[in-house]
Formats: sequence, C-alpha cells, structure tokens
Amino acid sequence: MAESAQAPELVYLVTGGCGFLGEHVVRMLLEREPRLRELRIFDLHLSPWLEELKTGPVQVTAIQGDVTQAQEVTAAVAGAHVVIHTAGLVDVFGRASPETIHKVNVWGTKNVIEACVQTGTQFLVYTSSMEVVGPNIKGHPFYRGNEDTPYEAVHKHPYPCSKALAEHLVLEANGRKVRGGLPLVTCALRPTGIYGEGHQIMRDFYRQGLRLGGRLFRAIPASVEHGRVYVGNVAWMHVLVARELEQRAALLGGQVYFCYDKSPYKSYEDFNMEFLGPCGLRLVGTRPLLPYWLLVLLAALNALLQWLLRPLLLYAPLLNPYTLAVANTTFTVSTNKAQRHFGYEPLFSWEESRTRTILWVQAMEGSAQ
Ligand SMILES: NC(=O)C1=CN([C@@H]2O[C@H](COP(=O)(O)OP(=O)(O)OC[C@H]3O[C@@H](n4cnc5c(N)ncnc54)[C@H](O)[C@@H]3O)[C@@H](O)[C@H]2O)C=CC1
Ligand SMILES: C[C@H](CCCC(C)(C)O)[C@H]1CC[C@H]2[C@@H]3[C@H](O)CC4=CC(=O)CC[C@]4(C)[C@H]3CC[C@]12C
Repeated sequence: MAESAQAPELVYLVTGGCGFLGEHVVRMLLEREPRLRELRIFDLHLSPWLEELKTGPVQVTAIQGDVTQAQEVTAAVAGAHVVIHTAGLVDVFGRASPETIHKVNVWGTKNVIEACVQTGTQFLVYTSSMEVVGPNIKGHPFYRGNEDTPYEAVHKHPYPCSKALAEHLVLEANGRKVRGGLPLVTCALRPTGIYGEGHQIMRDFYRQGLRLGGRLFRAIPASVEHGRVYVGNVAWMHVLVARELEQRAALLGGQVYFCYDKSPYKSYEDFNMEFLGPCGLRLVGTRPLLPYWLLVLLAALNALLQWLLRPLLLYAPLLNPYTLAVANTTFTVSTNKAQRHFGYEPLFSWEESRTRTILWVQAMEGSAQ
C-alpha cells in the first residue's frame, strides 16, 4: 500500500456501508482517499443513493449480502486491501432476539476476520462502541475517561455483550498470518453516542416532540453527562486510521481508540436540544418531571408488555430498563490517543457539526420549519 503519485490502486470494502455511519464512511472515502480505485459497499439492504456514486471516477461496487453468511463475506473481501467493518445490529430496544444480535455482531465479525485471513486482506478496521466499556450494569459513572481508565466493564444486555466479544475477536486476530504470509493488522474504534445527519433516534425524538405540540419532557437530570460525537468525525477517524494502518502497523495494530471530537459534554436530552431547539422544540422542566422510581417502574412495565405482546406484535418503546440505565449514567471520554497515534484531528468543528445536524432536522419531512 505504498504511496503512489500514479493511478489509484486501492480497493476498500465497507460492510454496513448503507447504514447511518456507513454512508458517511463511504462518502468520506470517496472525498478524502485519493488512492482509492474501487469501493465495495456490502450491506443487507442496498440504498438507492448508491446509484449516484457510481458516476464518479472511483469504481463503486454495491454488494447485497449478509455478514452471517461466510461465503458471501469471503467473496466480497477477496482482493480488497482494506476492510472497514461497520455492519452491525444496533438494538437496545428489544426489536431483535439476543441470538440474532449475537449472530450478526459476533459471528458476522468472525466471518470478516476469517475472510481477511483466507483471501490475504491485511488491514481491518472494526467499528466497536463505547458500550464495550460501559455504562456497566452497576451504573458506575465513567467521567472524562480514556482508553486506559480502569472501569468494571460488566454487561448483561445482548448488544454490549456482542460488541465486546466482537471487539475482542478483532484485537486477538491482530498479527495472524493472512494468505501470502503477511500479518493481519487490526484496530477497533469505539464511538460514543453518534449524532448527525441520518440519526434515527434524533428523528424519533423530533417526531415525538412535534406530536406533543413542540414539547419534550425532561426525564433525566441535566447533571448526567453523555459523550457524543459527530458522525462526520467518526467517519473521518475510520478513513484516517485505515490509511495509516500500513505505515504504523506496529503502533496501531491491536489497539482501541475512542472516537471523540469537540462536541460539548451534556445530558442526552440537553444535547439533543442543541439541534431540536432551533427546529422549534422546547424541553420542558429544569428537573425531571417524574421521580426516578416512577421511570424505573414504567421501564419495567414496558419490558413486561414487550414480553407479553411478543406473540402478537413488536412493542419496542425507547424507555426500557437498559436505555434508562444508560441514559441515567454519566459516560464521557477525554482522550487524545487517536491524535497521538495517527494524527487525528476532528474534521468538523462543533459549530459545523451542529449546523449540519440542524439543517438535516429542518429538512426532515413534516418539519415545523
Ligand atoms: N449509532 C451509534 O450511536 C453507535 C453505533 N456504533 C456502531 O457503529 C456501527 C454502525 O452503526 P449505525 O450506523 O448506527 O447502525 P445502522 O443500523 O444505521 O447501520 C448498520 C448497517 O449494517 C447493516 N447490517 C445489519 N445487519 C447486517 C448483516 N447481517 N449483514 C450485512 N449488513 C448488515 C444494516 O443494514 C445497516 O445498513 C455498528 O457496528 C454499531 O455497533 C457504535 C457506537 C455508537
Ligand atoms: C434511547 C436513550 C434515550 C432515551 C431515554 C429516555 C426514554 C429516558 O428518555 C438513549 C440514551 C443513551 C443512548 C445510547 C448511547 O448513546 C450509547 C450507544 C452506543 C451504541 O453503540 C449504540 C447506541 C447506544 C446504545 C445509544 C442508544 C440510545 C440511548 C440508550
């Protein structure tokens, strides 16, 4: 993968390339990776916007496939220089079964690793999550922590469990010999809560606010801080680390990096209001309107209803015991490891990230603007 002033030569594969983060990674690669010859986008569901990308100078290959199917993954990986594995089942609401989450996130990742080994692909970037660390089931705060901060990472929920197992597999695979005898170089990026254009939960909150006459009701104390990171910066970090993996294999191989930028530390709800406020919504209450014990009760009731209704319909509200625990626990990172190891600086300032997100919300169908 030596730098070349001649024709672009690299083949990248992005799994989950049609998802919220995946789309930003795909577009960022096309904009900022001049050595790209072919970009393969592998996803269970291919999006219509892929068509417009096919008219550019880079060969864009859309592959409809399932990461749980080893042969499909191997076929997609064969001949790629770099794999960015963002595909995953992001479900903390009980929409999918624990088995399905495990299958997609753990077996899917295993398939990607094995495909790299079998076909001779040497560089693998995995999209992990802050959830690999916490918040843990005991609700311990993680305040301005970094990659080396000790924390009791104890999980029960299928999503963080699956992300932790998958991350472990990826890091453990670093150094394995791939076909041809060269070592596999892997690393994992751990975004905190991602926001930006295409963020489904932001969309849900916005629509809920519109239904409630332009109001949202505070549920969590403003003092509980959440780490959030703009999707464009998360994508940029993926592109940058993928580019640097060869040159700095000894330093980056087997490492984990939190994804961070200059987004302010705020509670989940106050942070969302940075975008929803300018779009006409108001957060009612300086303190939570309901006592915490009542929220716990409602969350438990939702879990019970989900279980009872399962044979008839899927009841998966935002509030459940897990989301309440995560929303109610401080989890913020403060680190410069990515800057030290591969020169990462956020591409988008907080002001830019905020403006882009606001414009996206305003353009949403049914918007109050
Ligand atoms: N959204 C967030 O706040 C965070 C997300 N992450 C991680 O980032 C990655 C991307 O997440 P998002 O973009 O938010 O989710 P998303 O659901 O928008 O994107 C995931 C993509 O993976 C695809 N996919 C799912 N199952 C698949 C399968 N069996 N085979 C092939 N493709 C499959 C989906 O079709 C989708 O396009 C995930 O690995 C997630 O764990 C990490 C931290 C925070
Ligand atoms: C849905 C939660 C907010 C609603 C809480 C309520 C009902 C009391 O108002 C979200 C609060 C925190 C979110 C999670 C966090 O950003 C970390 C994540 C990382 C991931 O890898 C996947 C998504 C998520 C688990 C994210 C999911 C929504 C929240 C729980």
